[in-house]
Amino acid sequence: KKFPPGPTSLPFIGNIHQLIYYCWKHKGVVPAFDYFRQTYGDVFTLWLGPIPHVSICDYETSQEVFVKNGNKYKDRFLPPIFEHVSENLGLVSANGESWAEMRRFALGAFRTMGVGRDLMEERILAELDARCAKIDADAVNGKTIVHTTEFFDLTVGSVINSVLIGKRFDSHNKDEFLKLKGLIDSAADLFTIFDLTVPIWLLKKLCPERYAKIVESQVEIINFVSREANERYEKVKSGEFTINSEDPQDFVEAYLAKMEQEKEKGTTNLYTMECLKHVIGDLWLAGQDTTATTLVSGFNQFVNHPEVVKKCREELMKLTDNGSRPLSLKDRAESHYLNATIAEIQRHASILNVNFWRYNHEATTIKGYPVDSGSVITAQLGALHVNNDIFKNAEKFYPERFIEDPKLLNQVIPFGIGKRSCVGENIARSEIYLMIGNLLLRYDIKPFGDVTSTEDKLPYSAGKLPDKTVKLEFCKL
Ligand code: HEM
Repeated sequence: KKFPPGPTSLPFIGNIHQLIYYCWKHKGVVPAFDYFRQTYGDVFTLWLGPIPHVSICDYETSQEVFVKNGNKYKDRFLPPIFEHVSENLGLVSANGESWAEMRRFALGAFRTMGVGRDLMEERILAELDARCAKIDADAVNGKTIVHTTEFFDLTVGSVINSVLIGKRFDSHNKDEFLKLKGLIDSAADLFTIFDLTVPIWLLKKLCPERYAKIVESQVEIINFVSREANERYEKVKSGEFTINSEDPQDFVEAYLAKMEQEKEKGTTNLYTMECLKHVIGDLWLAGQDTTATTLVSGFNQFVNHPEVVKKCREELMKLTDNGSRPLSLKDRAESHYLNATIAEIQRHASILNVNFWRYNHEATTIKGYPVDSGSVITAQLGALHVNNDIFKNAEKFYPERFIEDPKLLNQVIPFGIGKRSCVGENIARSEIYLMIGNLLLRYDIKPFGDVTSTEDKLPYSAGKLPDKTVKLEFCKL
């Protein structure tokens, strides 16, 4: 079998032992991948047991493979348990026609609902105003102690919920959000690497209770997130709710309109309530924690880098006439330093230590190396973002790197690249820009208690975790 270079592998276990050793030696998955990159080049192979796993750690090759030849790498390689629960429905854990149709639909629905434009901006700013009103109401001598994870979890959760089902979370229904967040967190705690790799028949046979618990927790989350969609569907059927297909107010309305159209045309049977449940579940799960985590990481960086906050604020004050109006998405073209700061936040936050895998169905060549079919392949985003050949002194938090070389901005790809890149990129970019910019215009941010760490708290896992215990002092400007 022909693959790009990598460490010599052993029968059955492949390179798993070296992966564990270098993770231990370099104190994390991303530094271990970075070590393999430095030793074997930007494209290298690790055998995970019988599966050859090709990692790409530079932007040019990722672009060549996943964008120019994107059609070859559309299929996601999924852990068996995900495939089993999703039944190939939804966005994250689906492949083929159903995935392609739902992805096209989701992107179109977001566009119709004004994502990236004024309508989305209004939604985000209204949410931020409501949250800031609470901060201001709680202030003592102009200062409020804010637990940033709770703040951003709820703010982002509220925006995504309002986009999907038209309902934000406030003091009346905050418990619903907490219940959902609790379900998601405890489901995530349940998973081990064993559950993610073992075939379903074996999991059922060896640990039937564990299997039942995992499936139950996933189904409970999807049912909880989608229960309002079902209620709406019932109201449509009973005539209590009329769908506005020209100007849908939320994702569910857009979907139900599409369902009706498809039914009338008799063209596809892909638009079902079961599929909607999975699509909403995926959008919720993929959209809430990712964005909130990025914002928490950003504010952890801010309290360690007051000089960056100062420069951002100077730029924001100029752009908004001394803060006399909120920062708008229209300001993006002029807010060079804030844009650079956000790129640096996302490069450091780079929320996936190990990116999702794609199937390589046919033999091909990548960066001059032959690659046989049957491998899994990925743009290894975490390792790409710490690649010192691209980002000099990569460990340093230094937004100026993007001012000195604006082309570097293109090389930060926290949302992935190609046909399976993030569906919510525009929503997330709008949220991050408006929330960071407008909070810096409204408040001076100071540390409260211990010095805030910017380290990854789970360096050996697939996802990054910033210090989520941080409390900060928000002082009204
Ligand atoms: C800062 C925030 C976010 C980050 C860093 C992020 C990152 C990512 C990444 C790296 C992927 C996988 C790309 C790949 O397989 O190569 C992904 C996929 C996905 N994201 Fe996001 N995401 C964010 C926010 C969101 C939001 C707000 C939504 C929904 C509204 C969302 C929905 C999705 C979905 C549905 C997929 C699967 C797409 C597919 O398989 O076709 N994400 N995201």
